[in-house]
Amino acid sequence: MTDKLKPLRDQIDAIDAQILDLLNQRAKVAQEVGHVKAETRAPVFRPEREAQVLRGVAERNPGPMGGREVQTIFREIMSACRSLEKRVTVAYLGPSGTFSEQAVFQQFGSAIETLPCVSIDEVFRAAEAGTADFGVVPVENSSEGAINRTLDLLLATTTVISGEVSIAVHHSLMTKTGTMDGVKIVCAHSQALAQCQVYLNLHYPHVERRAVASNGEAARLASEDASIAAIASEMAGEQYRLGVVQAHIQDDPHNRTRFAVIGHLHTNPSGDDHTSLVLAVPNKAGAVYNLLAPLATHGVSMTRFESRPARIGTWEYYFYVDVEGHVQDAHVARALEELKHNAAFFKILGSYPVSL
Ligand SMILES: C=C(O[C@@H]1C=C(C(=O)O)C=C[C@H]1O)C(=O)O
Repeated sequence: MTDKLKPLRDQIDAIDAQILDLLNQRAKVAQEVGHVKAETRAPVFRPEREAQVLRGVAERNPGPMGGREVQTIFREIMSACRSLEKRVTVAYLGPSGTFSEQAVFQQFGSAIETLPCVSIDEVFRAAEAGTADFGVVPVENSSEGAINRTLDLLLATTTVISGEVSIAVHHSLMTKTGTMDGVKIVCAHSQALAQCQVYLNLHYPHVERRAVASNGEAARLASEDASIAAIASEMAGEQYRLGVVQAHIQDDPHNRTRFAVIGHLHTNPSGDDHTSLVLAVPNKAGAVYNLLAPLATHGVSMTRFESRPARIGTWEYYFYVDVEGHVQDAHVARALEELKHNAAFFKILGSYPVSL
């Protein structure tokens, strides 16, 4: 046994030495990139370039390593290289252990500084004021729809969207003891309670449901009180040493949440991008149809259409529209120029690489 393993492990050691050498060669080049950027005051984090690197390695990957795994490794390599230029600070809806934190690491890797915030408002404030270089905020969930507070703040603040992240959201029911004995209250963020309502109605119809600021906060509360159960990610459960009563209790097994990376960075085209807009039209027949006509004329596909009341006391709405392509793509630019003329309100929230 050992005789057979020895030469294989020797091979791995030799390969690791080469990998280590190559990683440091890459890091030195990244440092040089950092110096060039510092001279020109160019931004350190370049989401379009990172998206291209990740798409490239997955495309070229000969296997047997899986494409996703290769991307995860390169995400961390780039994060480590980027941190030699500058460690970016990213604000998110904390505490740690939330899905927002998972989204942060999926976008930036782990060589960053994190700034957990108590509310979505605070994430926007940190990103707007520059306390953080970027913020990560939830935009929509595949079962529950839009996160309204985020939509309102995207409209109201000067931040732009520089990237998007989509993550699978699996909720677990967890307690201090790992059982539901003596549990009187189930705590979670209101979105998580909504995403697990069929399960809760079926199994725990008489247990009180209490909405708290985040699932991470629910996990913290459960860790201090055996009469409280939390719905949260298993990551949060591990952090607060909770026992799993039941894993994957979300009603939709394919439940996903999409997050926006916000800040002041206008991302360049990556070759596969989305553009987010907010629009409004005068309240008259055919106005929405006319508003969107230029998209069809110029062959721009719409990937999302969401409305929010304008909250000015009349039946008027803001429309949140995502389209395929980048504002610098000629056909998108032409479509948006025409669309702007039909709109009573027009704001480009940003163009950014499509999430992996
Ligand atoms: C090295 C660069 O800086 C950062 C690090 C990258 C990398 O390690 O590949 C890519 C983009 C930037 O976020 C660069 O801009 O090329």
